[in-house]
Amino acid sequence: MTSNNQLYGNQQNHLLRDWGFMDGVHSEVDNRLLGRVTAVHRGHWELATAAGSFRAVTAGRLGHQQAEVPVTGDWVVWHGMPGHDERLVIDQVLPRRTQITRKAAGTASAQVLVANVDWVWIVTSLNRDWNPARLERYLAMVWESGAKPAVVLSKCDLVDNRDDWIEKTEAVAFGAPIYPISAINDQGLDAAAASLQPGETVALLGSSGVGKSTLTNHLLARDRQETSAVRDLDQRGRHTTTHRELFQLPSGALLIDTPGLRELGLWTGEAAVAEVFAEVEALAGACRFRDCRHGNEPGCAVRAAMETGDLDQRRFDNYGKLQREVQRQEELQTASGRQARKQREKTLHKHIRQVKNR
Ligand SMILES: Nc1nc2c(ncn2[C@@H]2O[C@H](COP(=O)(O)OP(=O)(O)OP(=O)(O)O)[C@@H](O)[C@H]2O)c(=O)[nH]1
Ligand SMILES: [Zn+2]
Repeated sequence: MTSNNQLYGNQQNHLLRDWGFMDGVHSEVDNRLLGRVTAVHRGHWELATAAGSFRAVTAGRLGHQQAEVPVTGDWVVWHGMPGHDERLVIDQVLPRRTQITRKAAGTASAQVLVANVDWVWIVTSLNRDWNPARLERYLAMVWESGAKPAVVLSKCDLVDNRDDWIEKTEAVAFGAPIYPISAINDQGLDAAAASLQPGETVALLGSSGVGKSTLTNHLLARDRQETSAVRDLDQRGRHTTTHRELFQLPSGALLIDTPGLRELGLWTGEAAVAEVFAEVEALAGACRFRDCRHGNEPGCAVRAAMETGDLDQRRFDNYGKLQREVQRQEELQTASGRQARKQREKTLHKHIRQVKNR
């Protein structure tokens, strides 16, 4: 016999599944008290629950700890009376499967942009926005998040040599799927959309103006996110996406549009940087000395590859740059890290003294 409670539970599971809920993942929490953050506004959150979508605020103590502030895509536990209370109250943010973190602009703290996404589509338009170093930076950020990266080459209608751009992108982002698209010619949109499974969440990341909201509109097949051609223009006459919002796509996948990012400081992720530059890592493994700095050491495979042109000098330089950046961040974040830095500086100074005394 099926009890009313069970029926109720099944129906709720179904509604939450439309927002990406996966059975077994949050089984310890009563589904009736579970919700997903679909948008973050100043001072309140938009929450999708099994009873519908409602505004919510956070319980007082939540707001004080940066790490616990709900972001778009978060699964949360809430209380309140949907439809009766003006706002529900978010009590707890559930552990995140994935989270995209950057070093917050102008500060020394981390900012979580979105949570629980399966894919990140790094959107770059052809051809002015395309920048290999920036792509590498995005890729490191995504690998570090736990989500999988793909590259969307937007505005393909603006170039005639589309295949050249794909090839150039492949050389920087190997391993990541590449989707060339044009919203104007309606090219590549179906292929990109078809790559997502129902229940999967994708977040769009990229600079302002690359066409994220336009892509969102096309995938939604309705004008939810306004684009610059339409209205909601800022003083400079441009549209700006001002918050991160989670949408249900007709296919059953979920999509988060985000505002253009200007600053893209890495927070953590030495392993992620290594992942992005796998070929440099592999070469470094073939150097004669294990601790080769790829400077003047004999038997340096990295330098040899640059001399033959097999390895791009630009790529090697950016690899070093990103590696130093995350090392610095990770060291700053731990007390033992501070000691490690001191130790390295000491060794460096010793080295300098030795060189001087030669
Ligand atoms: N030629 C061409 N233009 C496009 C295409 N997609 C978008 N655009 C134009 O690019 C401009 C910016 O598009 P948006 O979708 O607002 O860009 P966005 O990435 O959402 O920008 P932010 O919200 O500021 O982050 C608009 O004028 C669009 O009409 C495309 O496929 N081809
Ligand atoms: Zn070397």
